[in-house]
Amino acid sequence: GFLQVASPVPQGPNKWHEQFPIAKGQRQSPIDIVTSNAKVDKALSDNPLKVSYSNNCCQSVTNTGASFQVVVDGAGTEISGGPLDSTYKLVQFHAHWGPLGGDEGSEHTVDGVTYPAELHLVHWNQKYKDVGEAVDKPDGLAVIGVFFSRGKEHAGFKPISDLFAKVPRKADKVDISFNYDPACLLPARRDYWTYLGSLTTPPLFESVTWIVMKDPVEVSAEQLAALRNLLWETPSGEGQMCNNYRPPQPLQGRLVRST
Ligand SMILES: NS(=O)(=O)c1ccc2c(c1)[C@H]1CCC[C@H]1[C@@H](c1ccccc1Cl)N2
Ligand SMILES: [Zn+2]
Repeated sequence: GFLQVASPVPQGPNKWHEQFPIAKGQRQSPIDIVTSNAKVDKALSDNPLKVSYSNNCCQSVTNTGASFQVVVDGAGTEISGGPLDSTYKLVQFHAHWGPLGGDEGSEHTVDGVTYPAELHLVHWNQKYKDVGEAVDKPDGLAVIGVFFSRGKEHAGFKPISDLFAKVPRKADKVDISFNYDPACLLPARRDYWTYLGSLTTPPLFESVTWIVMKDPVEVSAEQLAALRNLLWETPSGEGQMCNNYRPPQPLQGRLVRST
């Protein structure tokens, strides 16, 4: 057969299906949220999404080679209600973004509109023994997506965005020595869209209940630029980490519900 050349640089999203056939699955993420097709579901407001994070849960910031990742000690950081049938615990948060100064970079889009970045707060279902067991189960994960728009500085994001310069390379890690409550990254208005989807990077497991907040939070141009203090491998060597987002995938007839 053909010589299989091991590609040193990960293949882009349009090649993932070669190694991960589920990339062409029935509940892939992200999606374009067509607001006029979203169905208001009273049940979501009757049982409001409950977010209770503790303010000393964040342990460290790591450069994963694909994003920054704030690792969280899940103790006491739980969400429940809304579309969720059980309690889910926060395990980490990270983001996806575009090129410097551009307006693309979010993974979900709203009526075709992109945002410069999108934050993902990842939670796992407490019915499983750990995130490793939950990661490939249909109800295993719940990810809250928060759009970042360019505007005034986000005081709550600053302690995190200031750390990116300390973790320029893959596997670099810095401890978070201060108290930090990730709930400060959520918009004031808690309205959201929700649908059943997947991880947006390989292994693309179809295990995520997505909760995408309707309102973006504003961060400054400097805070968006700080994301590029993170470096990664490119075909021409080490470069600024950017465009680490998957484009929207086919809805495959799924229903998007709305508060
Ligand atoms: N952009 S996202 O939020 O949809 C997303 C995409 C990929 C992965 C994650 C989150 C996290 C969340 C749980 C598993 C973990 C990771 C993974 C998967 C399998 C095995 C180990 C690990 Cl670390 N992969
Ligand atoms: Zn993500």
